[in-house]
Amino acid sequence: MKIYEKAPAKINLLLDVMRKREDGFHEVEMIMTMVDLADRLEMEELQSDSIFISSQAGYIPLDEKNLAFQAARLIKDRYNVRKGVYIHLDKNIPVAAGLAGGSSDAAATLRGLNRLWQLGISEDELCTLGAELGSDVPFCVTGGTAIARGRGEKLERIPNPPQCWVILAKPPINVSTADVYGKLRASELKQHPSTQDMVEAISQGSFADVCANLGNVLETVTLQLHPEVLQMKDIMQRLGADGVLMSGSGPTVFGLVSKEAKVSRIYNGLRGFCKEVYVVRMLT
Ligand SMILES: C[C@](O)(CO)[C@H](O)COP(=O)(O)OP(=O)(O)OC[C@H]1O[C@@H](n2ccc(N)nc2=O)[C@H](O)[C@@H]1O
Ligand SMILES: Nc1ncnc2c1ncn2[C@@H]1O[C@H](COP(=O)(O)OP(=O)(O)OP(=O)(O)O)[C@@H](O)[C@H]1O
Repeated sequence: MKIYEKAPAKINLLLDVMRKREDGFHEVEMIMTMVDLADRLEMEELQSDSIFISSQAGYIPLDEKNLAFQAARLIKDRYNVRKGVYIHLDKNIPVAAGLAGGSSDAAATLRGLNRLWQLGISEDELCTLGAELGSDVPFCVTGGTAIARGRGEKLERIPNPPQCWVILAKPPINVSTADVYGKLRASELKQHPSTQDMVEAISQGSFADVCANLGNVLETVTLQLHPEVLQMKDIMQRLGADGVLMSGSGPTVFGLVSKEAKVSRIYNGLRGFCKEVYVVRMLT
């Protein structure tokens, strides 16, 4: 039997960091939403007690380092499943981009195996399992739009933002999330984005106020480390995007655009500077 799952990419409309915790992670407050750029997973049960991963993308690990592998092993161990699984990953989300591609694959694997093996695991329990795999995985399990607190595992669902075009531009660099958090001095941050104002803007359906309240404190680190990201933000702004921000720890920069007529001009302008440019929509 085959099971199919989509693994959408996420963007952070707001990312604030309060402090470094004793466990080495950071206390965060983020607003995340999904876009319609997704990996596609195909899962097939194996009679043997093994996990096999394949992908057309040559640049991700296919062994126990793969987050989909880790998700399969976790659910098998925790629910005593002796059967095995073959997972094919059709990768569309750029890797180490700030779009939670690996995290979303892990979340899709948890959802898919719950269905394949009819385990009857609740969404809350899937999120709890996901938190053992990574801080973005719980949000990727539920999708939608949410405020994420704690390490990123405490979720509060909120309405979706007003529909718009999202242009993603990934400069040709890989950014390590651990490296960016490691260089952040949360106590020295001079500015914090306002979660309350962003939630208000989303609840009111005000596209202009959503753009005005975009903010990501990890930019203070990544833009210093990788000037290409700052340059990509400048280009996106100069080409006329209504709102521009770096997603996650970067390097992907996203632009929010309300009018379709502007989209192709911005896309074509960005293509002159960047190979990996995607025009997508918010997932509602
Ligand atoms: C940057 C974001 O992607 C924004 O959505 C997330 O905050 C990070 O999510 P993630 O990549 O799933 O993070 P994890 O894989 O759990 O952690 C990677 C590394 O990032 C750092 N990390 C992550 C989350 C967090 N709240 N504080 C941290 O300091 C830790 O050094 C950790 O070892
Ligand atoms: N299924 C997977 N897809 C992509 N990367 C994976 C996968 N499994 C493991 N990885 C590894 O995880 C790292 C990046 O994962 P991912 O693509 O989620 O980063 P990201 O998009 O920056 O995530 P975040 O938004 O959380 O920073 C890379 O080192 C990659 O080799």
